[in-house]
Amino acid sequence: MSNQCRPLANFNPSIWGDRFTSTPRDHQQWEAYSNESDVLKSEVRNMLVSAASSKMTEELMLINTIERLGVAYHFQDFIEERLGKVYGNFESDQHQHDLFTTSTYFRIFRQHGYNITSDVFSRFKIEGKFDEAISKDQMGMLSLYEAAQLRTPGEAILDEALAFATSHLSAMAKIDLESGSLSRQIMHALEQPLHKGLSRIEAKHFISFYEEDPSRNELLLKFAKLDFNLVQMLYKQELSQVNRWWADLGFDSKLPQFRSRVVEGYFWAVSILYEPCYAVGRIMFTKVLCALSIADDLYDAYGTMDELDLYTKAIERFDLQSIEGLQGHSKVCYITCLNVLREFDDEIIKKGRYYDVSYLKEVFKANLICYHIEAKWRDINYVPPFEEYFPNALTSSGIWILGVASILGMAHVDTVQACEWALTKPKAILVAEANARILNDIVGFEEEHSRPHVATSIDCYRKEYGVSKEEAVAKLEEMIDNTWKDMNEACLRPAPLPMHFITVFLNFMRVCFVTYKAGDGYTHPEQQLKDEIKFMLLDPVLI
Ligand SMILES: CC(C)=CCC/C(C)=C/CC/C(C)=C/COP(=O)(O)OP(=O)(O)O
Repeated sequence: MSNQCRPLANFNPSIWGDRFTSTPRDHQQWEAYSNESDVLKSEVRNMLVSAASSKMTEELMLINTIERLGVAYHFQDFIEERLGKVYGNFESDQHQHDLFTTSTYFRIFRQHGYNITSDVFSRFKIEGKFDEAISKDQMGMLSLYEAAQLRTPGEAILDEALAFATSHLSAMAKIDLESGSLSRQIMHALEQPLHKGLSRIEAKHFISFYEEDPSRNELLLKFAKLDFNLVQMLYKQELSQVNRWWADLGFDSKLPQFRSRVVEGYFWAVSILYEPCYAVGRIMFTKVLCALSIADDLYDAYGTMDELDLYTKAIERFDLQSIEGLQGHSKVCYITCLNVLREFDDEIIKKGRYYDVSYLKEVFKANLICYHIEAKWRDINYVPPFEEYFPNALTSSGIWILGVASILGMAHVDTVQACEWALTKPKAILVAEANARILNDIVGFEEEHSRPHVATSIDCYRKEYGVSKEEAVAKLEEMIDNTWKDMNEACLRPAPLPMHFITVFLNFMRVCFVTYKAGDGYTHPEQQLKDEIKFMLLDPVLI
């Protein structure tokens, strides 16, 4: 391609119109929900406190329900402390429990980083295989399926458990014509395992299942519903704030060829940092994602090679003077990047912290240098071997920069330690990058081949190993499975830093699963992602 040629893509405009632009808060409803929720919250706390002196099964089942209803973040320290205390007892008690209880305990402890042994499932096996008799226990099978999602490398018993539970649940889903809550739960889980789902979305689904559970606790249910709606009101406010920011920048008219995906970006922000306390973090995360997205489009789908060479030089310096050398769209993109970083810095200063945004600058540069390398490969039609392509494609996945933006946005006291950790690209980050990159390359394959675009993992894998497209995809899908196992391992104690930072990268894998499960949801939200976005951000729970 000549240095003057534009590799134009044809992106659809945003599908949201002004749906999220002005969402005035209904103050009366907010007040009423908040007051009732405060009262219920203290009652739920009392329930947790009294469960601490009851049987361990009762206590863990209550913790499980509270977590699945999406309200555990209110009682996080208490729950952590209790799990730490009861963990030791489970190992000695395990032989008394049925499949449902064993699997639920296993999942809860693993979710909290306890390396509970998968040998707890051995007693459900006969002559080396899972006992067919347990397949009649629908709740047990569902619980086993969800537990096995937390498998780590080398846990053959969990690979087997997952295959066993998946095949029996799929068979149940086919023959069970009843539309009861359990059947719905099974169908949902087959499509969307809990561990790979987004906490807000899965909480809302669980609220609807729990509502039909005859043993439900009405108080807990009401608290969860009120809390979901209150948090959603907060999200709507934040989203209208970032939408206004985007509209004020005038991008839809200044850069009409670029993707306008603020709502999708904010959906990612909630997926990574959902707790209400991270409002500023979510807003800044969305702005960083938008700045990255327009940079991606500049390199991939708009800029000529001459423009990209200049742009990359400017990014390497990241200073005001470099604006002068840029023209047109490059200039708009560059100014946006500088402004977003400056605004992020201002937010950090407002919080009185002593660090700055330089960590983010460093990874932003690294990311854009990788975009530049990809553009150069595309320009000369170079398909690198997989081993050359992949390290560059890991960084260009954007997970590193968005991860550092999340860490800065959380604004914890140990942010500097977390940023230093992130800059070394530890395993949790590499694994999340690999997951995102491979998924994105698989779902984007057809579209990216319809225009000049850098080669994808599939092309590079085929080139290096001389295999068919189908064989390459099968291998890459196996690599995706392995990233889940590796991430599960990275989330086990002892962790190199507080777990909430590592969870950020697990959450990236979850949002990639949801965004890419039916195609490229970021580029084409109209196909399926829009329903998930509406479910999470637009439609409240009926009270
Ligand atoms: C790549 C990836 C896993 C992105 C997820 C993170 C994310 C939503 C980043 C914001 C913008 C972006 C680079 C989207 C992917 O575009 P694209 O589909 O055109 O990706 P590509 O240009 O890197 O192929």
